[in-house]
Amino acid sequence: MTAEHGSANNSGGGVLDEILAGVREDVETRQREVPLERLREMCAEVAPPIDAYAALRKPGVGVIAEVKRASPSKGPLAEIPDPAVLASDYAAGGARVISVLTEGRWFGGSLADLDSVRAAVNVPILRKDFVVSSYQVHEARAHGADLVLLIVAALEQNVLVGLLERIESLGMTALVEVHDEDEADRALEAGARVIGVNARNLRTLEVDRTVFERIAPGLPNEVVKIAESGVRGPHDLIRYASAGADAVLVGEGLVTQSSPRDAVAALVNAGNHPATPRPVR
Ligand SMILES: O=C(O)c1ccccc1NCC(=O)[C@H](O)[C@H](O)COP(=O)(O)O
Repeated sequence: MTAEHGSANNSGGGVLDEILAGVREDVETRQREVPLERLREMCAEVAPPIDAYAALRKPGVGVIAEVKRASPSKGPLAEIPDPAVLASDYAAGGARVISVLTEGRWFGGSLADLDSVRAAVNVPILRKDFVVSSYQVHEARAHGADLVLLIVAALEQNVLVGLLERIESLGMTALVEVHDEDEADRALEAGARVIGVNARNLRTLEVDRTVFERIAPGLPNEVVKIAESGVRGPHDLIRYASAGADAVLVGEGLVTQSSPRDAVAALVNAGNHPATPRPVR
């Protein structure tokens, strides 16, 4: 990794900027409906967060299974009438973490999905959204999340640092997403302990699985390394494992299967197979 980069960040246009504009509007609306003080009360009422860092450091390559109804790149993916049923299937199949997309305009998700999944499973839950304010971090905890996604490309460095600290101060774990070396440097400087390398370029939506192979070897051993996007079966998990992945995050490759439970189980088996490379510690 190089240490040189600008501290400020610009999301670079394209779909990401469109998504972020909608997210900001929606956050303003929710803030008027549910004040931060109410969220703080709700945070005190939910069960304490599960240690997701420890869960992701367990032996074998873990599977983070995503509740994903739709996406900017593919449009509608799956109906998912009851996210609790899908999440229970994922947990029964051995998913180590369940990711819930809560963004509504492009992904068809909601905080109600997070509530349903939290009520259904005991594994750690990731709030997967475009988090730009500490209000959303409190929302995540108030609705039972254990991890919160922070996308480096969407955040100025000082905001990234502040959000990461807020996530940890609430006892949750930040999954800090990067797509190139400069962003990986920023994630490390911000203090990320869990870094996701997204094969999907959020500006062009192009998926390039070699991005993980390029970036992961430069990350310290103690950092949990997650390969995000483009996993369509065990062969992709094994390829990411060879490049040092502790876990893979899978959406489309699960929600489009006739049995998401069997599809997760196949990935989990590959992740635990003795021939699958282990992350270096
Ligand atoms: O999925 C998209 O098209 C997308 C577009 C713009 C921003 C984010 C997007 N997806 C979020 C994700 O990172 C994925 O949901 C996640 O990594 C799973 O990817 P996949 O297994 O390829 O569905």
